[in-house]
Amino acid sequence: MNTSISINNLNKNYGKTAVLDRVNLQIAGGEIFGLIGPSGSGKTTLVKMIVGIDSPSAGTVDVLGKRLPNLTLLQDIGYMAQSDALYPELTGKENLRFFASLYNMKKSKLKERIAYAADLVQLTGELGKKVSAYSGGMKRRLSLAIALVHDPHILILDEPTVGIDPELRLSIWSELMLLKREHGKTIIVTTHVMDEAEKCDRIAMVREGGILAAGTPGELKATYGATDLEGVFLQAGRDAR
Ligand SMILES: Nc1ncnc2c1ncn2[C@@H]1O[C@H](COP(=O)(O)OP(=O)(O)OP(=O)(O)O)[C@@H](O)[C@H]1O
Repeated sequence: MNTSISINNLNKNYGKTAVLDRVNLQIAGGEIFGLIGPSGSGKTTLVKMIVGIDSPSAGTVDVLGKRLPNLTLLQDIGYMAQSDALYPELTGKENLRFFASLYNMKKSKLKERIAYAADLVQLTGELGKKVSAYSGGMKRRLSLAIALVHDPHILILDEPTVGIDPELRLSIWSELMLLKREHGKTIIVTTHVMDEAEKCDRIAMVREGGILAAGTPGELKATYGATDLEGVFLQAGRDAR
């Protein structure tokens, strides 16, 4: 496996509480990897460790062969957090331009990337509006555009389609597939939506800070004798008790 992300014996404690406990995970370059698990199981915490915005209590994270923390990796990672970090008094375009300007990009490339990212999330016609006038779904879409505006190798998306209507959700997923297929991007997605998990090449089930099971959707269904991922999820939870 051409490993893009390697997580070894990762622990994270907040005070005396262990939020992640001995997590081991290898994510290949060019795969869509899903993290699924109940609310509070540790998905966001894990994702923050991979982005490098929070540090482990123990264990290591290597991204593209570099041990975290490593500032040079910022250019290689696009991160969409669960809550939108946008400037409400700026327009959508000004937000995109601001975040894009944090990266090393020529002016012509920057313009092209902003147009591409806005089109991808179907916000081109709304870019002149202030973000304070955006709906919740529009803010999510702008956050997604910002995550990929600098053309990173790795996209880390924390519940990217929450608040987005089914049609646009489908079109975002087909674009994620295309980014993987034609541009070799590695994409990590957290989701509660089983039909999104089904679209991932591999998934890991996170529960109480640990990885309960990992594999392709097909492998997991076979292991747990389930016909769908909902069944896998329920069975894996019961087995863990
Ligand atoms: N900064 C923090 N300080 C203390 N506890 C925290 C902190 N961040 C997260 N936690 C705790 O860590 C646990 C895991 O939270 P996390 O946000 O990673 O879960 P999650 O699986 O992403 O949940 P959801 O699906 O609801 O987003 C929770 O019990 C949460 O309360």
